[in-house]
Amino acid sequence: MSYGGEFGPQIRRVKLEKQSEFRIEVQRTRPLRLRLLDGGAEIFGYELPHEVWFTFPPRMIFAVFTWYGATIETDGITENEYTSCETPMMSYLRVHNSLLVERHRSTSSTRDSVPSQGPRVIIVGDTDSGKSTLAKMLLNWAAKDGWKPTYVDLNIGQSSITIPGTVSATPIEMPVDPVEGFPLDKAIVHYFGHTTPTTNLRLYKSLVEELARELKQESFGNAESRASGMVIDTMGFIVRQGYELLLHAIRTFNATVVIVLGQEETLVNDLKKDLKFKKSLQFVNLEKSAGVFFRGSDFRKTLRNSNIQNYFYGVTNDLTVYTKTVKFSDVQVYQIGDFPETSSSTSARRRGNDPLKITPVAIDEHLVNKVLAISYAKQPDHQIISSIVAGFVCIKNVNTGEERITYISPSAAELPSKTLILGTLEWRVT
Ligand SMILES: Nc1ncnc2c1ncn2[C@@H]1O[C@H](COP(=O)(O)OP(=O)(O)OP(=O)(O)O)[C@@H](O)[C@H]1O
Repeated sequence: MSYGGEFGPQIRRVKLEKQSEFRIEVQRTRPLRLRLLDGGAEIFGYELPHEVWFTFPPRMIFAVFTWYGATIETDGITENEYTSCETPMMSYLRVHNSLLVERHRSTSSTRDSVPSQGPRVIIVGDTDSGKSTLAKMLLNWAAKDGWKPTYVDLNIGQSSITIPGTVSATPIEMPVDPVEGFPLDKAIVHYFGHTTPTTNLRLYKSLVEELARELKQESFGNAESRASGMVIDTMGFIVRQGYELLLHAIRTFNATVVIVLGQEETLVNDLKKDLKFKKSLQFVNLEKSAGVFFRGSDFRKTLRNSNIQNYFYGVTNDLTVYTKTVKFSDVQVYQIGDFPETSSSTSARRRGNDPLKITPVAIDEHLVNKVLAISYAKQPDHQIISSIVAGFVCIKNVNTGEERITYISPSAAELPSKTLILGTLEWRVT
């Protein structure tokens, strides 16, 4: 483990009263170890096993919650920590229980031997209202009860499944490890390529529609996943175009429950008004936890960078990253729509204003540090938007003289496809 040697003899015991939580911000540069000694405790719905050390990487912010009391041990110095007995966990658990009822109902109400669909929950609210955290809890609790719900991540700014700028989904077959995060092996990932939807609203909506279509198709053949339903995480952009995108997501996924986090009266009223014809749609307004950490724009940028770093190097720095070289002729780079960074490239002049127009991009130095997605599209011109991506590479060097591109990849294998997608997402090794 690459964190070896960074721990001191700073082992402390923390006793937690029932229904309280220990909120921790890990130091900016050093990890923290933690384990459960006695009682029962969970991290965002993931039940901690006894006496097993977990190593939380720098900057991670989380809470250890106990329903009936627990003793935990920490090893390391935290940036910030405190215990609180005031949590909205009971109200969150009530929502979970009502979702369980719906899941059971959907398995018993079979039509032509096909179970009806389980609850499709969408969580909306301001930035830092705890949406992703609540999604994790609902998914972990469901998985613990034997269900296999699908997690849908529409938050391109602070993505949870994979790197920022993606619209993705993954089945949750077991509670999600609080350090490693969501598994990627079964994820369906589309690359938007930007961290704000306004860069290309049409494309963002198209990718959301694609994802919804794919999940619908998959769920036909999978009764378990169909009955378990889905939990959809959204962006904290809840006004103007952000609000329109929420309506779009609710309609596209045909959500059955909208959870509004925080005291968002205007948002609730507006959604109820605009969705009044969806008679079966339930609204649940939940309190935001005081433990949710406020993340300013600089911190968000840092988190985005470490999210990309985690993709290449692993959350605990345990992956090998491969530096590889290909000839210009071995790849074809495309972009979807237009965006400022590439407007000087030769291909940009031919593009016009169609936000879904797919254009080949000239390979030159402007690609250095760009994160490109590897698309499975067989015919890029037609399929790039509807195709999922295999993964990502980051361009490190473009040698125009020798016509060679050097990139890093988490895989030693050759690129699974020649088709790469460019957005505005960049990453520099820090
Ligand atoms: N009860 C808690 N105690 C400590 N930290 C918490 C708690 N709840 C959430 N957090 C932390 O607060 C941060 C923000 O929470 P979260 O990501 O769930 O918010 P969000 O509404 O999804 O954010 P955004 O939409 O802005 O991306 C995260 O780092 C999360 O781990």
